[in-house]
Amino acid sequence: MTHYYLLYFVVVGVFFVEAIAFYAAWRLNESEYGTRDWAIYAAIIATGTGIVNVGFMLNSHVDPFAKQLSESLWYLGTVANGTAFYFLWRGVRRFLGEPKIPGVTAFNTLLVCTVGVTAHGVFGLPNSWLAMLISIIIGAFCSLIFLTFQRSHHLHHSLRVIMLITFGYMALLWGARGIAIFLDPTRDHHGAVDSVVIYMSILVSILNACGLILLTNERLHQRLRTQATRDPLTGLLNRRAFLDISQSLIAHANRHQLNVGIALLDLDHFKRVNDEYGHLAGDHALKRFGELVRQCLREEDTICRYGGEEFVALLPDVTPVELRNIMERIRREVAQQADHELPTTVSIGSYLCAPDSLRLQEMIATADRALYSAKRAGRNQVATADLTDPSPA
Ligand SMILES: Nc1nc2c(ncn2[C@@H]2O[C@H](COP(=O)(O)OP(=O)(O)OP(=O)(O)O)[C@@H](O)[C@H]2O)c(=O)[nH]1
Repeated sequence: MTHYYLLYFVVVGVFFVEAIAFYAAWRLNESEYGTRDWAIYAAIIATGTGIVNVGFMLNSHVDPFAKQLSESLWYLGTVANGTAFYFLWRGVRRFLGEPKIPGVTAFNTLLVCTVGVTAHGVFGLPNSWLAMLISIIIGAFCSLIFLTFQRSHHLHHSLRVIMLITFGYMALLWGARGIAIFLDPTRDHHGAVDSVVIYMSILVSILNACGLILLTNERLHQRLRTQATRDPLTGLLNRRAFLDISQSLIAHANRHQLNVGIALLDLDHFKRVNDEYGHLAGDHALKRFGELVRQCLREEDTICRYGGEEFVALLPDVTPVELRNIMERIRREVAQQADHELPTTVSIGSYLCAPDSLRLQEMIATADRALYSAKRAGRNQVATADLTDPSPA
């Protein structure tokens, strides 16, 4: 029996380490991705299992008070462990960004607690029955989490496999434990089956913790990548990412002898927009403009917020007419929205560059001169520097 207590304390230790790891992951992340719920889950399981174990230890005492206390601790720890799975489930849903269903999750928690209370308290059922019911409920929870991960195809393949193995395994393990207790004529829930379940649970918990920590790590990397390459206001590429992407795009165009169009787009009198409508409305207009440009460009084109109210677009393999039409369309669409979400117009300087003469900084400088002409000519227009005239101003 002694090894049994030891096993339980190993479980307690594993879950405490897991709780600390998730707590640290949560503190590192202001937006939590479910890690706070996972930390609560692991902490409750560690505490619940510790309480259950103390209950077991007191059970061998002959003193009736110790026996009664043992029963109560056992019951308390078991219900705590059942409830912990609600937090695990909530963490998974948050991580996957799925809508919360408070009705269903509240019902699940209620179910775990109610089964525990009624089984033990009202009907005076023996602990073996409570162990059986809780095992089946935990098995069902794990099946639910297994199915949730199975449906989420956007996860990295190897991480998804870890989560599927973990929760599929847990579902089988706990389900099998419930059935084993049910089928055992002596209803011995401390027998060999239970030892196997605990051993396996320790292994699976470690795998589970690794999987969840890897998942959090993946999300953090994703966020860092986004922060490093995107403009936070418009979600478009930032200047640095644009310069990186453009270099390889231009090298590709040179190799395949393709023209590349470039356009600088600058919102007109944007200072006035801020002064008249406020900075927030100005921000909103920049966002709206970014969306509108994205919609007008082709899939293969690249657009970035170059700075302030200035944007730059790169259009590989485009003809002079196409470049002109796309830019005219953007100008027209902005002008049509002038009284609504975009209380301004846009001036555009574009330039179509032939292969072999492609140098990004020169292209930007030429488009910038074209933009200057558009501003000087009264704004709300597209000025084009063509192949033969790289210096229109
Ligand atoms: N709301 C908001 N305003 C910004 C942002 N970045 C730059 N601006 C504003 O954009 C304005 C740019 O003003 P200017 O460079 O004088 O140009 P303009 O008023 O657009 O005039 P023209 O370009 O000559 O038509 C400044 O008032 C900046 O404060 C931003 O992120 N949000």
